[in-house]
Amino acid sequence: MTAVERVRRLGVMGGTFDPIHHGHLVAASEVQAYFDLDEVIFVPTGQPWQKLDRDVSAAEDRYLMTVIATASNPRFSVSRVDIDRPGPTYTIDTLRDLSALYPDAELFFITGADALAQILTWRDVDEMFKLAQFVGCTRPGTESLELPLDKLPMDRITLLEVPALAISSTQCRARVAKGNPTWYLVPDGIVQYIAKRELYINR
Ligand SMILES: Nc1ncnc2c1ncn2[C@@H]1O[C@H](COP(=O)(O)OP(=O)(O)OP(=O)(O)O)[C@@H](O)[C@H]1O
Ligand SMILES: O=C(O)c1ccc[n+]([C@@H]2O[C@H](COP(=O)([O-])O)[C@@H](O)[C@H]2O)c1
Repeated sequence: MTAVERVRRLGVMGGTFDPIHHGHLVAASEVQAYFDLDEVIFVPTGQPWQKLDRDVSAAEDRYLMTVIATASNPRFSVSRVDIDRPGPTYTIDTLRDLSALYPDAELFFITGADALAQILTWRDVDEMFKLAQFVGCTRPGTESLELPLDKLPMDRITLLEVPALAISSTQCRARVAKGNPTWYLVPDGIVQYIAKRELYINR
């Protein structure tokens, strides 16, 4: 490595992305700019074990929507590591896989504040914080969320205020089911993909 080269910095944006929406994309873009990340890798979940009570769309549909939504941004890419791994999806496995693929990179795992507030329920939390820094983005409705600050390694966590977009995948699915538009909540290609694949009609 020459003197001017620096360690590659990779953002990792995990999510069920059912569907991906502009809240996800703005959060990833803000974290990319704030930490000057070389790339943000979107990682759609395979089987999100904390959402097993829900009817989650097929992984390939969620993967393709993530590809469509991120294709125009040269700093965004999509990984299949979680959807190709059998069994429930744990972030510790995501981070182990990406660390093996990019051994010299510094990883920044991007979450919404709601997900961060639940992080102590995730598998192997201590090792997770060794493999990546965590970035918790504000999200409308999460202002009063209390993080278990005394139990979290705050030197490995950054809380970042991002432009507030009150969008959720739940709301997008409900709008499609009711026949309401999702234009401008999700990228145009996602509106079209949902219609083409007839997703969320009975949700
Ligand atoms: N509007 C938003 N602003 C900031 N972060 C968000 C927003 N929506 C989702 N996130 C974050 O993106 C990650 C992936 O979210 P996920 O795919 O579960 O979307 P969601 O909108 O929360 O879905 P659902 O409504 O189905 O639970 C999570 O860390 C979540 O906190
Ligand atoms: O590792 C865990 O135990 C764990 C538990 C819940 C959520 N996660 C991860 O958090 C990210 C957002 O999840 P979700 O379900 O809100 O879309 C996604 O990458 C999940 O794999 C991870």
